[in-house]
Amino acid sequence: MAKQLSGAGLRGQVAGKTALSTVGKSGSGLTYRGYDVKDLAEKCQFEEVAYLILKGHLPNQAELDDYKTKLRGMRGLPDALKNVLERIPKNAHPMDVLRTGCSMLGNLETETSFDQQQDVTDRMLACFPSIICYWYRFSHDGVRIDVETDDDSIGGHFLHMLHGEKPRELHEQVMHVSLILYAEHEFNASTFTARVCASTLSDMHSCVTGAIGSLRGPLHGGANEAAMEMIEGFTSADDAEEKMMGMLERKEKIMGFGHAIYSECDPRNEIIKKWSEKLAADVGDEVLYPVSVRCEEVMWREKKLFCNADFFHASAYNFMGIPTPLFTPIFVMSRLTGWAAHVMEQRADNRIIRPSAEYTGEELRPVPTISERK
Ligand SMILES: CC(=O)SCCNC(=O)CCNC(=O)[C@H](O)C(C)(C)COP(=O)(O)OP(=O)(O)OC[C@H]1O[C@@H](n2cnc3c(N)ncnc32)[C@H](O)[C@@H]1OP(=O)(O)O
Ligand SMILES: O=C([O-])CC(=O)C(=O)O
Repeated sequence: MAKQLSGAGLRGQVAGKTALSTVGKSGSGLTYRGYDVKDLAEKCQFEEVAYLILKGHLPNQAELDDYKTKLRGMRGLPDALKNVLERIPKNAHPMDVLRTGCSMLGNLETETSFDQQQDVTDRMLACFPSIICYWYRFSHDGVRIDVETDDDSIGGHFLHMLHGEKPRELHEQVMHVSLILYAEHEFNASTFTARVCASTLSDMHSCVTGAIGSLRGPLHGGANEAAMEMIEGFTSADDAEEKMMGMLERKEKIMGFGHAIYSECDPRNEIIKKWSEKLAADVGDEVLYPVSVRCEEVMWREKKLFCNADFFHASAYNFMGIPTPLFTPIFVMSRLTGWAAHVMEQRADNRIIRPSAEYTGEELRPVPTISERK
């Protein structure tokens, strides 16, 4: 059954063209440049998918090796950026830190011509994990970490800096899958933000900074953190069921469920759910995974609402020892590819995005002098 796509929130309205992805079309459910996300998550590393999204084709081995070498060489942070990060308080939200970090990078390494769009994007892809971890480890552990590691992948680089040791193969593999699943999703709110900004012919850092702000909210990327906060409050599957029934009765929104476009399932869910189950077995979890499964059952039984990409990401990240406030920044590390590719697509065939509003205010009236006003 197709979802009714009409009403507020521009739902169902075509706001532009894209060749980057299809969401919710019959069949696979989600494709990037024509490839099924399930196949990409099974057969590729994240860097291959980033290359696909940004440069238009899957890289051959030589292209992939060159791309990884390029990204590895761009992980360092300028001192002026480190200084800014060191001034941000420990209790700041890491999404706000990343927003500031991206904006500061735009001051230091400004995109002065659209010819630089691929290079400034690759630079952000390489150094966003450095920005997050440099601030996190400085503000929480008081250490100035070396961000120029020789890790093979972006996910491995992130986990290495966060935990201070090389990640296990299983964890690096899960990061590849997670970053692939989060990479691109057509005209979602944060991508549309980036495209609106791009349509004014603004620079890449401004587009991405705005997109980070849109992704932060709990109705979008912030849902993975909100889902974690909810499930860690449940002591068992039965406890989860009882408390969720109460939340539904009070008509509370349950984060990590539902979707603006998909009607019956989010194809990313079954993939990340399997990895969460594997990680649960790996750490000997007997609470969080069964709790998550029960939440899924209750929501489907009671409301026909299904888990979106965010829900099982919560337990999966938790099993890898990632602190909850860093969940949405990981989403940024990945979605940056989709945002930037959409900015490039917008620039290639641009008209300023400027919709109309239906006016619901006062009729035309005279301005009273100040003494006439009550
Ligand atoms: C990676 C991502 O960004 S995926 C999305 C992440 N966001 C979340 O998980 C937040 C929770 N989910 C939601 O708020 C919504 O489902 C959204 C924002 C994702 C989509 O919003 P919409 O397209 O407006 O939802 P939709 O039209 O399907 O809602 C239908 C009804 O189901 C309800 N509903 C939808 N999702 C939920 C939910 N998670 N919990 C409880 N009720 C819900 C709505 O309140 C609405 O009821 P109403 O008509 O009585 O108001
Ligand atoms: O498409 C959307 O509205 C939200 C989403 O799932 C995403 O951005 O990955």
